[in-house]
Amino acid sequence: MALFSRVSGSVGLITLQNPPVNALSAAVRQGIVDSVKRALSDPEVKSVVICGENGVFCGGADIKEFGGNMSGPPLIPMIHAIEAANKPVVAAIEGSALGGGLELALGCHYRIAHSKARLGLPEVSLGLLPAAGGTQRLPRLIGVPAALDLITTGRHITAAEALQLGIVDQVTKQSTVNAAVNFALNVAEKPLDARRISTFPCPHSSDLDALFEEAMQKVQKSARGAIAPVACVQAVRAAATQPYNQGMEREKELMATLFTSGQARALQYCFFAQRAVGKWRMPNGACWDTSKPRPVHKVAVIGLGTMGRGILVALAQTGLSVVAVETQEMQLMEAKQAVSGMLERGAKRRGVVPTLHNITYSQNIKSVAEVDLVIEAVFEDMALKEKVFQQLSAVCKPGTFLCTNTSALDIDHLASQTGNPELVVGMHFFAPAHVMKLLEVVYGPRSSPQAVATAMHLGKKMGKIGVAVGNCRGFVGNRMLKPYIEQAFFLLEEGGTPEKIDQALEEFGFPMGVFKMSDLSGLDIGWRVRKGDGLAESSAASQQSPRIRDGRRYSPLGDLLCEQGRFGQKTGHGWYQYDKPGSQLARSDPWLHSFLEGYRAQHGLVARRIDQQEVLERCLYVLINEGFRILEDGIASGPEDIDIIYVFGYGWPRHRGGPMFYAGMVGLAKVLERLEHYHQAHPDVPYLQPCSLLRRLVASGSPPVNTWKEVIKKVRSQL
Ligand SMILES: CCCCCCCCCCCCC/C=C/C(=O)SCCNC(=O)CCNC(=O)[C@H](O)C(C)(C)COP(=O)(O)OP(=O)(O)OC[C@H]1O[C@@H](n2cnc3c(N)ncnc32)[C@H](O)[C@@H]1OP(=O)(O)O
Repeated sequence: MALFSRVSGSVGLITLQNPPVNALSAAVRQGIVDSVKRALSDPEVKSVVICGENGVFCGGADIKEFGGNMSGPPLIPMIHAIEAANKPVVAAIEGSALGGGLELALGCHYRIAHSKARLGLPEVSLGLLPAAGGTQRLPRLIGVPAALDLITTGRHITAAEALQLGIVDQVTKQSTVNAAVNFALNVAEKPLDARRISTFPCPHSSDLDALFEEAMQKVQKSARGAIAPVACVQAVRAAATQPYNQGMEREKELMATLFTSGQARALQYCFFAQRAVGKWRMPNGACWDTSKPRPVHKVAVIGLGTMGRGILVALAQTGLSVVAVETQEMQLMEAKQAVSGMLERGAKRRGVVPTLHNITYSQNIKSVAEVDLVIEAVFEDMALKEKVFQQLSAVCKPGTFLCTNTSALDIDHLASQTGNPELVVGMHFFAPAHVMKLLEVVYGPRSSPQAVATAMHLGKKMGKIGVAVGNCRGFVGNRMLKPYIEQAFFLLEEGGTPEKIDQALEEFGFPMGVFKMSDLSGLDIGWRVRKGDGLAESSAASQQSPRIRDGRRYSPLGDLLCEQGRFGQKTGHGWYQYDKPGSQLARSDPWLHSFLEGYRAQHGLVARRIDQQEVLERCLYVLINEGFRILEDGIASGPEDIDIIYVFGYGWPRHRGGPMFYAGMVGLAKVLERLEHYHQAHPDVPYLQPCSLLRRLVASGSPPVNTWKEVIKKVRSQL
């Protein structure tokens, strides 16, 4: 709702009240409409201030309403009525003015912002556009290029930038409402014609066609296949080329297409899923609101390879005091230099002072004795990690949390190396660790809820999206990746090429196909794991058929490439060729194609044409199938956890909502039917065998993804 009061004698104060972000729900819109009417009809009121309760102006339209029947007064006429008012209306912006919240403010005649406020039109990230006049008013106020930038990226800007762009009229460090009320008193009798943004001409640049062409290319490149950024460009173009009313018609038309699209549903699902994963729950019932994190003041990072350096940078940027331990002198010197450079560049970008002084470097593990939490980031080798954990257990003060940055190793086994296994959790960062948002927080059977809460809390402080998951080989992300990569290898054997398979995945929306990704991360990583598992023995040494392991189909293609020293980008050759080692531009490699032909001939395989649909179905449905197994096993507590892991850690296109949401969009029955089909064709590939949870969900009518948790609970209780 919205509360009306009269302050300072003649100012009508309208306060939006809808905690926590004063979203424009039907009740709030009704409250604003009623309050504006009251203010305009009250002769004592000479000017009006609109503000939000609890230090937040407005987080925009109520996203929860989008899925249901939209009732209450519509936003557009409400904003028009404010703009048309014959008394000045001032927006007092504290906290956030986002989406519909900023559009409401743009309908006001003046805008005063607190210096810490954030403003933006983030609708594009929800698969929408600012359809309450935002695409028409903002370009008229700040010009086409700046408006295009804000509307197509959805980025939040500071009050200082908003002032510089001309979005706000004044920035204050004091009480924003007091400043706005004083401002409203001053402008009470002033003419308003020049303050109604919808009447402004749109500032024209010299070559509009080139400007929009460039903007269109940019959004098509950065958001492969996403429709909202394209619609945003089209709507701003209407502002630049048409009168306001026609532009509003175009905005409405484009919004109608977006509003009911699958992409908007997927992106809005992601918005809520991202928040849901913060409300973690362990199988024993311990959860985020009953388990409080322990304060962490001092942290240590052990091992300053690539991952350790990234983790160190992310930690130092939080302002925490960090002890960085690297036993190899040379590596320590290099790391020191690299980390300082990363911190300096990051600070320059953000316009802050680099936090170099927070870090103490050491070659001695004993220097972690006084820290509250350790993140071990040594080489991915169990024997080495065991040793480090034994040492940590001996040198750390009692109660220190011991975290391991591992992408697959057994957390419980490492915990067993310590005197206090309840203090041990996994913190699986993604490379580069100071950039990538995802953090898998992995609890073993003995990890305490407090250890999980502390790791999740620290992750949040580091700017990460933490997802708490159970302990199993590869946890959630890498466990699902294994069958996906395996299918890609099989497709190569059957007639595919890295180029065609990657193209199908990239057109689906991944920034990189599976083979380009493998070249980037290094083929030797998987090779080492397969060797450790006894899979990648060279065929000469092995007694088994090169294409079968333990009765299951196996493709040795990756191993054969590694045997040739083809490790990907770093060696200049992998699934593609590169100009030189370390270069990034992948080019098709004739050697690889003749190698594949020779391999097929050697194993009596006849290449067939594999279409895009088969690539997607086999690679993605097998990954989804493993996702269902993960849910069934209780490794992830709900589909949201898996989807957020894939969107933020593995490049799954956000506008497709994550693998589990996508399965729901495709139709669970269809996914099941295709898995059955492929499993029949490849009975020696267990990953293709549909998981029983998927069967049960289909049998119970394929309920929507947000209700799966209930079905899963029942399935688990029956198992
Ligand atoms: C048939 C065709 C018809 C077509 C016609 C359609 C007509 C429709 C016309 C309508 C035109 C609409 C145009 C405007 C659209 C919009 O405004 S869309 C919304 C845009 N706003 C946003 O994207 C902002 C989203 N929120 C945030 O970014 C952050 O929440 C925040 C405001 C910056 C605050 O961050 P923080 O303090 O970290 O809190 P959070 O944890 O993120 O959020 C707290 C809780 O609040 C919930 N929430 C936040 N924003 C909204 C919202 N806009 N609506 C609903 N709920 C919101 C969030 O989910 C959290 O909830 P809990 O997890 O339950 O606590």
